[in-house]
Amino acid sequence: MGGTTYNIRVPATSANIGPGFDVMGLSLSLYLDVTAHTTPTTAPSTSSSNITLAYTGTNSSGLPLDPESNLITRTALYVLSCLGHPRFPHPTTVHVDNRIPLGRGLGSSGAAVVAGVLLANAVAHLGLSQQRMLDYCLMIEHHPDNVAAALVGGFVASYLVDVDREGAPQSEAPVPPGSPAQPHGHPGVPPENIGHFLRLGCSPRIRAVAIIPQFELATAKARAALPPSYATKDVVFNLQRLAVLTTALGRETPDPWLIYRAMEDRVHQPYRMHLIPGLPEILATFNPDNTPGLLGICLSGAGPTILALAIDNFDEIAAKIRAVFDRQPDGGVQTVYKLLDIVSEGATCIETADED
Ligand SMILES: Nc1ncnc2c1ncn2[C@@H]1O[C@H](COP(=O)(O)OP(=O)(O)O)[C@@H](O)[C@H]1O
Ligand SMILES: N[C@@H](CCOP(=O)(O)O)C(=O)O
Repeated sequence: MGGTTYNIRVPATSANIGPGFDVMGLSLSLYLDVTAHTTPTTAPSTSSSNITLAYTGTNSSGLPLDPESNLITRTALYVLSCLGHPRFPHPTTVHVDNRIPLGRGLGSSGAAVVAGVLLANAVAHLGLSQQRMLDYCLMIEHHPDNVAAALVGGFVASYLVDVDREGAPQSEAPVPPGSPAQPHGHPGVPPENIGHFLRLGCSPRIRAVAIIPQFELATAKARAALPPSYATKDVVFNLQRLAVLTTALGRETPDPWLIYRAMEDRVHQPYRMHLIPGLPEILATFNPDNTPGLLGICLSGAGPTILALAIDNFDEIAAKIRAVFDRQPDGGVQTVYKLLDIVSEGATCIETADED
């Protein structure tokens, strides 16, 4: 019998989109690709997890290749062990080609977690539903916005069930990616249906201008900057905008000022300003009147990437934002510009049997 190849592709995501902290996510045309190959053999295994791991792509050199430490394979081993498989099929080779920059607010860790769950599902033929896969993702990446958008694609709203009443993971106590594995390597079998999502409309005219500073900001650090509670007026401010945003992006002809105002936020961006030089000026300066084509502007995920949604003049918008980073003190902040599409397809896994 021959071997099998599994091609897993997971999109980058931009979470929050202004007022939707831990709620909204957009999936983007930048990808994490994981190719796994299994070959049935009777030869004895030489490693505890039966897997060899290799990387190419963005910032890949610093990532752990030990399967118990690497976020993709650690997640896969967690899912496998919950379902009675202590290790990967022997032998499994995994090649990761990652194009999502790490620690930039483009959902690299969410994509890695989703890839790990799909990997386990594929190699052990677990037959998990998308809903069940989301449960596993949420036990590792405790906020649902990135993983829901990466899993299902498009413009996605999501929520976690009530933590205290239903035993779901603590959304306010995320386990930082790369943190030591829990006893026996996993946080326990997830309760069922702990995360729920809805795909929303997004006009095909909208594209994403991503300005990516060349420094990393760990999501855990950016979450630690948030206050423990909020004033009622700030919560109402965000709720009003979020309700409008859910529909405004889906209109065939987007209304720039409606969207621009609906992308304002008082829950996370104000508390993260000091971590991203240039962010206050960027948010205060550009609007649909002085920057034609612009619909709205926000911090992507926990940052430091800036996400501008636009329908025209993409390069000009990018140049204006980059110029603000360029003139920051101490030589400016180096940035990379990517013009991305909002992709409607989420994570995929294609299985191919080797030819004999
Ligand atoms: N493809 C990957 N393979 C292994 N680990 C990854 C991968 N992508 C992300 N990670 C882990 O996630 C960390 C970044 O997560 P995080 O701080 O949440 O930033 P991001 O905004 O990019 O999700 C990396 O430093 C690394 O530990
Ligand atoms: N809602 C989260 C989203 C984090 O996204 P990431 O892409 O920065 O991992 C937050 O804002 O903390």
